[in-house]
Amino acid sequence: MTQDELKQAVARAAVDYIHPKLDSDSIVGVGTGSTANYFIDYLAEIKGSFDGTVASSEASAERLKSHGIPVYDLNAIDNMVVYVDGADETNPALELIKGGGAALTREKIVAAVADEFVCIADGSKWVDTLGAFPLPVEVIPMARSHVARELVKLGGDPVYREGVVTDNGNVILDVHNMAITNSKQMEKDINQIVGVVTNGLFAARAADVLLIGRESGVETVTA
Ligand SMILES: O=C[C@H](O)[C@H](O)[C@H](O)COP(=O)(O)O
Repeated sequence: MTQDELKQAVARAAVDYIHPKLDSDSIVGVGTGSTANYFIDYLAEIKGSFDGTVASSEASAERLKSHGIPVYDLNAIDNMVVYVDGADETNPALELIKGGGAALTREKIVAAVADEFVCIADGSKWVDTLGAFPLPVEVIPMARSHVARELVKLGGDPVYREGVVTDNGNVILDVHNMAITNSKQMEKDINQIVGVVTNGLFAARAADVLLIGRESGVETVTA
């Protein structure tokens, strides 16, 4: 199977997984990226089974709307049964690196609100130790150089993602060669740097369930 077919398989499995949990009042949180895009397309097939969605990016909101799926402002809803999103890396504790598509901050906010976080990923995203994928950090533009210097002090090699502006109007630094030995502590330490909006480590709020696509089929992993 191609990587794309594995993404489609986990996206389909996510719709099957959440469908029994939904009723006419349910709000579904929807992530961002190529795997989440497949999820949106399959979610459209059951759009009568829930109330609407909250999207973690403008791009996902547009795709949801193109299918006629309602998209709500997060401030207009008071509960969310589930959030479904992809990842750039996942470890066996279901801690993630996210933000390859620059949507990390809104993703982290929506994940924080959801009762359950379902991560969908093809098998290439599975690692024993996080950090081979450069860690994205969203930064207020005027603080870019300061944050980069502080990230070097923490042991990383930050690289400015040229030409990318997030949905929040900020920039991204991708931190290479960061040894992520204590993910929860590192998530906090990076977020303490003045000028950082958030970083792409999802350790404090890891996924609850991982649907991972392998040649042998979709495997369900819980932490
Ligand atoms: O900012 C983007 C998100 O964190 C994505 O969930 C992540 O980059 C995975 O994307 P994809 O499903 O395209 O591999």
